[in-house]
Amino acid sequence: GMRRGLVGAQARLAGDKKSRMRAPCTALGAPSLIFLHGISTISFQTWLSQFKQLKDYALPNSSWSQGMMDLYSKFLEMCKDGTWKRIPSYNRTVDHIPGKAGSNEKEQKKTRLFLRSMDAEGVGFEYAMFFNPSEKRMVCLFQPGPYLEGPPGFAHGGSTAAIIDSTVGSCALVVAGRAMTANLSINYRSPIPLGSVVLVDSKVDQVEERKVFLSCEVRSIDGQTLHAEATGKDLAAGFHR
Ligand SMILES: CCCCCCCC/C=C\CCCCCCCC(=O)SCCNC(=O)CCNC(=O)[C@H](O)C(C)(C)COP(=O)(O)OP(=O)(O)OC[C@H]1O[C@@H](n2cnc3c(N)ncnc32)[C@H](O)[C@@H]1OP(=O)(O)O
Repeated sequence: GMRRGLVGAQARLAGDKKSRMRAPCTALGAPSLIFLHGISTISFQTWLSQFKQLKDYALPNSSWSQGMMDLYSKFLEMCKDGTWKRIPSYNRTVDHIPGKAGSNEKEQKKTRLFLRSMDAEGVGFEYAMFFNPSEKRMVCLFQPGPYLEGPPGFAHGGSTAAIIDSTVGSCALVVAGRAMTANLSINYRSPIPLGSVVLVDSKVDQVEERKVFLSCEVRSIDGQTLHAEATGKDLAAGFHR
């Protein structure tokens, strides 16, 4: 576990300051490998605080309904043979970008991924994404909380747009490496009850040089209700960093 790993890291730090350090894999599911070069130039405290920030929010919490838990377990099961991959979710956007994870830049510390802006569990966006590489498909299990209200009892259209944008955007990101949403068109077909669980199902339809064309459907778990459908275009390498 984390405790034992940290003790080990501390011992290694004391013994051989120049050696590369392998970060422990926590129960929270932080990335299993973080290599820190020149460890002697940063304090152990700094390293520890960076590491602790990488909490994975795409893991079950007490606000998840039975329906959300069942669907999550089903996808986890489908991850076992490698068909699907679970996508971890952190509260800062940069932590999703390989090579930037755990960066401690001051201005970055003040920002948060929009969907992770609410601290209390269950009131905002509860979601977990899974990616299917062979189908170039990103699925998001989404449970909208009470603070996402639009019409009484139902999710705000902007919150639906946000979860669609993030799912489609993540799909394009994983497939193209870098991506920025250029265009997103949504048809709202049926209101999404707050507290219900829906499946946001997106896939890459076509790639033309820098342009990534995607489509997306938001459906109830039983598939019977189509809540929204969308098409979008992401531009690869339009992500200026
Ligand atoms: C690596 C692995 C990582 C794995 C991690 C997975 C987990 C990740 C989890 C969490 C991450 C967070 C995920 C959240 C995602 C959120 C997404 C967003 O919210 S994005 C913010 C909103 N979008 C903007 O703010 C864009 C603003 N617009 C722009 O910056 C530019 O317009 C941009 C970059 C989109 C395009 O600008 P140009 O200069 O690069 O390209 P030009 O020359 O204008 O156009 C190139 C071609 O594209 C067409 N095009 C451009 N814009 C278009 C549009 N809006 N609609 C249709 N076509 C368009 C043009 O007609 C042109 O086509 P012709 O080459 O002539 O055929």
